[in-house]
Amino acid sequence: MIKVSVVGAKGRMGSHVVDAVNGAADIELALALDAGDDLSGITPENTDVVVEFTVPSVSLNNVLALVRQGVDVVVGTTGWTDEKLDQVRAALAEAPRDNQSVFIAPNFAISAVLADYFAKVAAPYFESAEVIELHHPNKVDAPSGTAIHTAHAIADARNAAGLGEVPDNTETDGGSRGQVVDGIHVHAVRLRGLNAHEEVLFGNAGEQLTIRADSFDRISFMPGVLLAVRKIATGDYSGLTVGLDHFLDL
Ligand SMILES: NC(=O)C1=CN([C@@H]2O[C@H](COP(=O)(O)OP(=O)(O)OC[C@H]3O[C@@H](n4cnc5c(N)ncnc54)[C@H](O)[C@@H]3O)[C@@H](O)[C@H]2O)C=CC1
Ligand SMILES: O=C(O)C1=N[C@H](C(=O)O)C[C@H](O)C1
Repeated sequence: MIKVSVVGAKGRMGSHVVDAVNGAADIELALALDAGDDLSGITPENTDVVVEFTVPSVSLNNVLALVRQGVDVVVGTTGWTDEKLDQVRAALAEAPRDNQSVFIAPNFAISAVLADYFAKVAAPYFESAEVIELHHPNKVDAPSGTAIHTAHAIADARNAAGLGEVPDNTETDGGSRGQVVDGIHVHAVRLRGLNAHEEVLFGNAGEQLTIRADSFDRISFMPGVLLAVRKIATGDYSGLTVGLDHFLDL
């Protein structure tokens, strides 16, 4: 049995993770903690893998503390920057156990991971590319972690193919052109009734390709979370790994 503790267990995602863990035959719930609880009770004796879904402002400190406590961590919380990832790598280099792991996924839904992958494949073939993410209005961060990840992936693929900047003759912009992430314009919509959605638009003269992923329910993230828990529990992924695509043979 894989022993899993959930941090952020009372949240929208954390509560689904608790249910998913309770429903998995090979995984058992150790601790379910939320804001105000003491994370120091999570130890290698009671926990193999921690699943962390909290808020961007606290996630880094939680992950650093858990690494120091000797446990592996699967993280779904957004807000990761290169600087924060470097801090995680540094903590792992000093970790108390050999081969400790942290796994971070901007998105655990198969539709979103594949949309990201297809966008990377398409990116070198189009002059224009923009990302639109659409979410429920309770989301605290914009743009979404997934949209930032997609924009970086598109930019990397464009750079590798020798493409220049996307064409854009805008002279006045009060914010309507979105946030520019690595040269790619990213737009965020917040609308009651939505859950988590992303559209990647590609354009050439006379043609357009749209790649769209829709997550209508948070249960869509659970197979990816459990896959990550099982993979990390093997001990084969020491260090920091970012992105569920690493586990999907893409
Ligand atoms: N990677 C993925 O596939 C997905 C990622 N997310 C991300 O997961 C994060 C959480 O999203 P939601 O569950 O919708 O948010 P939420 O606000 O419903 O839940 C966050 C939970 O964290 C708790 N929390 C706050 N500070 C804490 C602390 N210091 N220690 C422990 N718990 C603490 C809160 O009390 C709350 O219960 C967000 O960053 C969101 O963007 C959301 C959906 C899918
Ligand atoms: O807050 C959410 O809901 C989601 N957050 C993640 C993100 O910011 O990309 C993943 C998914 O889009 C749902």
